[in-house]
Amino acid sequence: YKLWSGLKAVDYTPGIRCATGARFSLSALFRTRLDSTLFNNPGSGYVWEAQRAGGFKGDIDIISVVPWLQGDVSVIVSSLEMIQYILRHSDTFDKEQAGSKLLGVNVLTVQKEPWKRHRRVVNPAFSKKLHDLVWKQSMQTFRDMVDVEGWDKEQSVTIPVLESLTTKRHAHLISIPPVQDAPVRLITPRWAYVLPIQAIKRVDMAFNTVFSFMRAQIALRREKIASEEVTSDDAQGKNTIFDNIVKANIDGGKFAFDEDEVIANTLIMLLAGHETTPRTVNATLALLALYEEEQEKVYEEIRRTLPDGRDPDYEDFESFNQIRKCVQEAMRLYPPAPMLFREVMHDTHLNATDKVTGGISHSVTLKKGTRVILNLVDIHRDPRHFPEPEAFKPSRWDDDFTTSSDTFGGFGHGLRACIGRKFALTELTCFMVMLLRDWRVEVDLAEGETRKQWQKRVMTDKITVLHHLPPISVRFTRRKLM
Ligand code: HEM
Repeated sequence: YKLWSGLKAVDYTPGIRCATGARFSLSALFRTRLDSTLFNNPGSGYVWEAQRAGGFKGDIDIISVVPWLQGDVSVIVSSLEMIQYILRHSDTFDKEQAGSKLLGVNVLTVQKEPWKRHRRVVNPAFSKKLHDLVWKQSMQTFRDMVDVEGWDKEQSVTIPVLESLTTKRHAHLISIPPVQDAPVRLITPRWAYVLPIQAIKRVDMAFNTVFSFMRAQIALRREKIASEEVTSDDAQGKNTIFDNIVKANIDGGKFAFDEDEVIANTLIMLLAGHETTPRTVNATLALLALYEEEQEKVYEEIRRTLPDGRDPDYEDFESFNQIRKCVQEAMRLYPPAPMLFREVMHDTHLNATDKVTGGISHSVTLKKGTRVILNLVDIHRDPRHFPEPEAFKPSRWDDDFTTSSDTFGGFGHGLRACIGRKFALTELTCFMVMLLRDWRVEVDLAEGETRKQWQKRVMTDKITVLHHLPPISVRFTRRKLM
């Protein structure tokens, strides 16, 4: 019956029939299988696997995933036209209801009307003052990194796992330890916390500790705001985001946050860029190491903007177009958030597009509750929009390198687009300028390995359930003083 009603819910759209749904929590544990039938499920690395296997089979840009045992029915959508339509119609395609399971209700996951309240509270914090601070803080963390790693005495440093460096750097910037436990928390049903399983108990304890810590921080902040005491962090604007959120708890009224909402929103601000920003740095640096001529263009831009070799200021941000084009192109090829998730709020029709022409093929009826997975990997490699899609070509953004460009989905689109886009770009730009001004990034080949093999090893193989690139090994070689 489950299979039959599932097929009906997606209008018998062809696709995968499997035991557990694409978004069923425990499915995330299973390895992605392209030949997924019966006992396998598409897993959360599916869009990458499918892309590497030459894209989704079939003539249209939508496939269905219908489980016969457990989990929800979903469709995976892979055309720009459909994705734009879905993101524009947020009343029909809203955020998934299950999205708040990890941290509680917050601006990233909340649905419908309450979202306006959350966004209204958080929005003002993302001001010029904050971005100026992000720039300064990024510069300081870069200097600390050089210090701690002892690079100032080196002519050349080899980094076997780039991610370990960039994640540490970002964690330092936003002042939290890496939260590796999030995936376990996400996939563990509440009832499982009573089981005598050490790993689950440890994760529960870690999260409870974080929540208690947050409650204490909120109480402290409330007192400081009430007594109008100004700390040196306040003077520098370091509490901008946190203050906005805590004030919404104190002020009461129509836009008030309760304590759980304060915690959830503060944590989401800490976590939203925690994986995505370092992954963007990694992909960009790996591609610049491979495409040396593109790296030289970046270096030329830095030299032009900072002819005397001075440190860059936030005011220089707009001058680093070449860097931002490279970042955008790296995010096109390796979107850190490769899938966006929506839920159908009431029965609706969606025009399925033809894979080759992009024209409307036919209308599909989707039932309320169907999950919709927006596949950014495929739309970012669609030759209709990106000729030679596999090539790293920052120049394709020459006329349109705003990350809100129509064809670029890396930061989402429409009302629910990323609130931290400028924050992330500020941090990324500052880090890249500081690094590439003084150092050339090169591929670090294993013995007997060619550049092509390196590219295959670190940029395409072993892309796993968490959408990581495999360990990227690079070398930084000091440039001559400018
Ligand atoms: C390179 C880094 C980043 C990438 C690739 C990224 C990507 C995205 C994407 C794709 C969305 C839209 C999700 C959807 O439509 O379902 C989003 C939303 C969001 N992002 Fe980011 N993000 C990044 C950095 C950040 C940072 C640094 C912050 C906070 C400081 C942040 C906070 C948020 C929030 C709060 C939302 C939800 C906005 C809403 O629904 O109103 N992001 N992000």
